Amino acid sequence: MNNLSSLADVIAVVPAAGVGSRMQAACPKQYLTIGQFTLLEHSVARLLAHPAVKQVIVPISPDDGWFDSLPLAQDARVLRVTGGDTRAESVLAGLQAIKHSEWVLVHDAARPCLHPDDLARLLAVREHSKVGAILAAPVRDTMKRAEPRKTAIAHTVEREDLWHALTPQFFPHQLLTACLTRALHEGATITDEASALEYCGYHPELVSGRSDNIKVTRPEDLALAAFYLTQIQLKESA
Ligand SMILES: Nc1ccn([C@@H]2O[C@H](COP(=O)(O)OP(=O)(O)OP(=O)(O)O)[C@@H](O)[C@H]2O)c(=O)n1
Ligand SMILES: C[C@](O)(CO)[C@H](O)COP(=O)(O)O
Repeated sequence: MNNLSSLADVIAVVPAAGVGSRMQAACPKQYLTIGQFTLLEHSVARLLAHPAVKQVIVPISPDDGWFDSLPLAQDARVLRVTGGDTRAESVLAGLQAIKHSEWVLVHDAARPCLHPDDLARLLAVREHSKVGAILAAPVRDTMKRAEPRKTAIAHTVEREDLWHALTPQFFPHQLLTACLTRALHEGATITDEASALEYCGYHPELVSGRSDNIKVTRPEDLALAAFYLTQIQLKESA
């Protein structure tokens, strides 16, 4: 067990440079609100609530017209950087802004319902791992593969050992930066940080996480996220 790393601070990257096209909203979805706060503010607050998380890097779009009006922009623990054309490029921009951090968390701005117990269990991975881990939820539905470019079933996908990748995802800073840089340079399709490590031959751990840690992606997700977040906050204040 590496006791020193268990005391080391963690820096988080919260990519928030997307346009949220699937949400079909008047603003990028990370600036939609639940209660008094935006999804971005909720997601950042869930991370900063853990004592080990000391700073949050937020990649935002060069055209972003919302971030500067948030109290978040004045928080000394939050650093904004310019994001990229893809989520992976935005994450890499965030990683490159980190000077000294042994471990980094990457968490979607659109996942406001992160439960503190899930975050704590993910962070505990650094006690024994040198590769890192992701929060993930075992698949519960029967999964179908469609015929290419058709809405017809080709076959059922074996769901044993099939997981939904969630965030946060948690890795040694230097390892993630190197893998993401190489994967992007070599044209790999990278939709989460773990896929960059997989591309480079690593096998990050799966830490079972709550299925209410949803990514607000489509219009119907916002009300569900509001319900889930309220349930978590009620339990925290009980
Ligand atoms: N170039 C990009 C694209 C996405 N993201 C961020 O990555 C997270 C997850 O991406 P996704 O849910 O796909 O967000 P969008 O790309 O905004 O959504 P859409 O694909 O519907 O446009 C979001 O917090 C989003 O802001 C980012 O920082 N930079
Ligand atoms: C990172 C992620 O949330 C894990 O499921 C997902 O890959 C993001 O995908 P998106 O298309 O960028 O929302």
